[in-house]
Amino acid sequence: MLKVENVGFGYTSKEVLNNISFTANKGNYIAIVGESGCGKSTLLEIIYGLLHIEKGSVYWNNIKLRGPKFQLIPGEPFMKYLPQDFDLMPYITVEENIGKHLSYLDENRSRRISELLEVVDMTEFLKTKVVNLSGGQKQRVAIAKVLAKEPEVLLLDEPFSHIDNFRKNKLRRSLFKYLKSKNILCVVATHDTTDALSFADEIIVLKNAEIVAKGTPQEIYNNPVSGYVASFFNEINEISSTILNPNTSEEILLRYPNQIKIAKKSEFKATVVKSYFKGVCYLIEADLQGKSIYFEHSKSLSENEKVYLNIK
Ligand SMILES: Nc1ncnc2c1ncn2[C@@H]1O[C@H](COP(=O)(O)OP(=O)(O)OP(=O)(O)O)[C@@H](O)[C@H]1O
Repeated sequence: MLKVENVGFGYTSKEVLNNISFTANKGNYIAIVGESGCGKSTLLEIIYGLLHIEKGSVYWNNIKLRGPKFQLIPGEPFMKYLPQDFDLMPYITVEENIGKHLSYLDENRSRRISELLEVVDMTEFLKTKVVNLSGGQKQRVAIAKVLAKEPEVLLLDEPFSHIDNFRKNKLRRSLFKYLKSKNILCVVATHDTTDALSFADEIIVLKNAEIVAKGTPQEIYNNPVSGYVASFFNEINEISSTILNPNTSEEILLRYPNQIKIAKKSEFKATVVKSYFKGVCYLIEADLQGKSIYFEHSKSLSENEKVYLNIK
């Protein structure tokens, strides 16, 4: 089990992470999400042992990890970390980049390289020099590389950021299936909703150096603790409860666009501002009592059209 306990860190006197605690079991996939600059990469680097921490501790199977000051080569040997810049050698082939992490005496060496290239769908590039690959292809090789010497813990920083949408879903399914089959614990820093919602066992949301939400994708999505958390998944409406009932004390209600429907008649008359095509539906932006409100509808609506909304 990985245990991160009360970790605090700052590059300068300003804290980038404060009192971060969570645990994760073997085979789990933890998605770390949050706005840019909230400390996701820093947290991965601390877990891997690249950054020294004065506050808090990281444990693996109840053994405290000692951090970079006590390691000849920073980074725990049973972990692998894939940073955003891939860390590949450009002038050697894909095969050599992955093979560098496998023993030349290993009789399964070639088979292992082929297996990994299949996971990331890069089989045909075995003999290609990395310098001649596109950004997305390099990223796929980098994923294969960190899996070469099978880690117990895999730390991935935006692993699909350069991968095109045509391939991303297939690659994600293939990689996460592979990690589960090998019982590898994976912690992923991501901006991608699908990475977190559809694949993670647990989502951790960071804001202003702290964990502001932690739970299964269903828990976090269905009961977001704030507009910030909900806005990771979708457009979110923050509606004052006094609009629904003027006699209540004000609290902010969070409603996803699919929770607001057009009604035949209601006390909420809105004016359509714009319709955005989303594939399965349209996202409609409308004006309700001087504020923007977003809801989903099966058809496009014209600008200035009046609609009644059911937002209860
Ligand atoms: N080496 C460094 N020295 C000083 N400050 C740093 C350093 N690396 C990161 N920071 C700062 O620490 C904060 C957290 O950075 P970090 O890279 O962990 O954020 P992030 O959530 O991963 O961002 P992104 O989503 O944009 O990758 C940012 O304010 C960043 O400017």
